[in-house]
Amino acid sequence: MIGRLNHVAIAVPDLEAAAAQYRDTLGAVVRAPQEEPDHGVTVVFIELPNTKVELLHPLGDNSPIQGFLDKNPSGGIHHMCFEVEDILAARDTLKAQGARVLGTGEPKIGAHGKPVLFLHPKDFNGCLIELEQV
Ligand SMILES: C[C@@H](C(=O)O)C(=O)SCCNC(=O)CCNC(=O)[C@H](O)C(C)(C)COP(=O)(O)OP(=O)(O)OC[C@H]1O[C@@H](n2cnc3c(N)ncnc32)[C@H](O)[C@@H]1OP(=O)(O)O
Ligand SMILES: [Co+2]
Repeated sequence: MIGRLNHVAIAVPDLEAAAAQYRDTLGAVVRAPQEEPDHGVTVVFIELPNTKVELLHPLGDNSPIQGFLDKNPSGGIHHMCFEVEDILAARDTLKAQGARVLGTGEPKIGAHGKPVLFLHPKDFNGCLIELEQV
């Protein structure tokens, strides 16, 4: 069901500093910050040859990553995003196997303009999983 690794997301306390570190210290291609109010985050994508890193910082008062940053004040790996061909079929298969789909259960449009869903980290070995339909 899952295909390519679309991105690994890292929650960071200082988005500018983290972006500068990837650009200047690690020599990566770093995109401009993108506000995603529907997701409560600002993101910066780091383009690697085989995948992406998504730097995440809370946006607004009810960010879903605020609790994670409170527990991990210096930042940490927040989720992995796998590509799927049919997100509704993937969701229904996963739900039938007992996995918890977060939010309303309906896909939202993600940072790449494509439908995304999140699966509860406690159902996947402590790793929050994002699915993106490509
Ligand atoms: C723009 C888009 C895109 O790429 O297109 C994005 O990525 S948006 C990326 C941001 N959006 C999302 O993350 C949406 C889905 N996420 C959520 O709904 C939330 O973040 C939850 C995953 C439900 C966690 O929420 P919250 O931290 O408020 O809940 P909580 O404190 O009750 O946490 C329940 C337990 O899960 C753990 N926990 C929380 N976040 C975690 C994470 N990222 N990875 C692994 N474990 C995590 C907590 O430590 C706690 O464990 P213990 O009980 O053992 O202490
Ligand atoms: Co993501």
